[in-house]
Amino acid sequence: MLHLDAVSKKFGGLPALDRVGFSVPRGQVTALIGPNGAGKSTLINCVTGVLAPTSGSIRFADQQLVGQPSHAIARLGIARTFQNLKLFPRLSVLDNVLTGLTCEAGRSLTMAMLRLPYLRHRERRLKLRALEALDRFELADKARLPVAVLAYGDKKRVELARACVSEPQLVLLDEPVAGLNVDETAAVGEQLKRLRAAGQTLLLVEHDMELVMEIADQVVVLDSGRCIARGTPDEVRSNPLVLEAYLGRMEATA
Ligand SMILES: Nc1ncnc2c1ncn2[C@@H]1O[C@H](COP(=O)(O)OP(=O)(O)OP(=O)(O)O)[C@@H](O)[C@H]1O
Repeated sequence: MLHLDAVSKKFGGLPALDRVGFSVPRGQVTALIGPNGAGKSTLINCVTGVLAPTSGSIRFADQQLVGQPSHAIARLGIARTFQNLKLFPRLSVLDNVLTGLTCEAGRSLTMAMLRLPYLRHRERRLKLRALEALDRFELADKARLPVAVLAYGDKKRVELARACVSEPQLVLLDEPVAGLNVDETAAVGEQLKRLRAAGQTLLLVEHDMELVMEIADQVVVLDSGRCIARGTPDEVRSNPLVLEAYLGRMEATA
């Protein structure tokens, strides 16, 4: 579904990604792991058009993504969540999730303010879809609350609901359980398992190895911008290069 070929990104001459290549198969969970600074966020930003790769190719459903702006890439059916939440704190949970449908709404939300009957009908349909998404992510009872008053774990689930509301073909998750306590991690983990069971294609960046090993079909390991291993969770777990990348980093910071 998503194919990366020799993707490189340099910042001021220093390589953050160095000829990275792998594929994300449809209907599977691909986890992208690696020590801090390995290049995971840079890669997600290259896929979503936030950053332009220095060289290489990123194809999605036969379309070249390199050179396309973020909004065009989103319209192709790629949604994402952010490592540091990007929600609108003063807006309600429902309105935040509705922003995940702006591609489809086009100008209709503005036009709906003019109260044209068929546009009002369309606005109601979009709201219904947002409410359904909130229900799936067990947030329906919080629909009217401003996001600012929610616990951090609930905010993370609002981001998930917003990313999934448009039923995208591919969802990129940037550290969905970072900063969560054990119960919140379990709740988000449960949601991710449900998405997987429903056949949602996911590219998951995550440091929580227990979660990664539990839900990933394929694990891709980056270290210093290079792809050092790829395989099933079991294959990657016992790969000496991966152990060295993680242990080396732990020794260096000890
Ligand atoms: N905008 C930028 N300008 C300069 N260097 C950057 C920029 N963004 C990232 N880098 C550098 O690129 C490298 C990869 O960073 P990146 O944030 O992609 O790693 P990461 O694997 O996501 O790390 P973490 O797990 O800590 O989030 C790092 O050396 C980082 O300092």
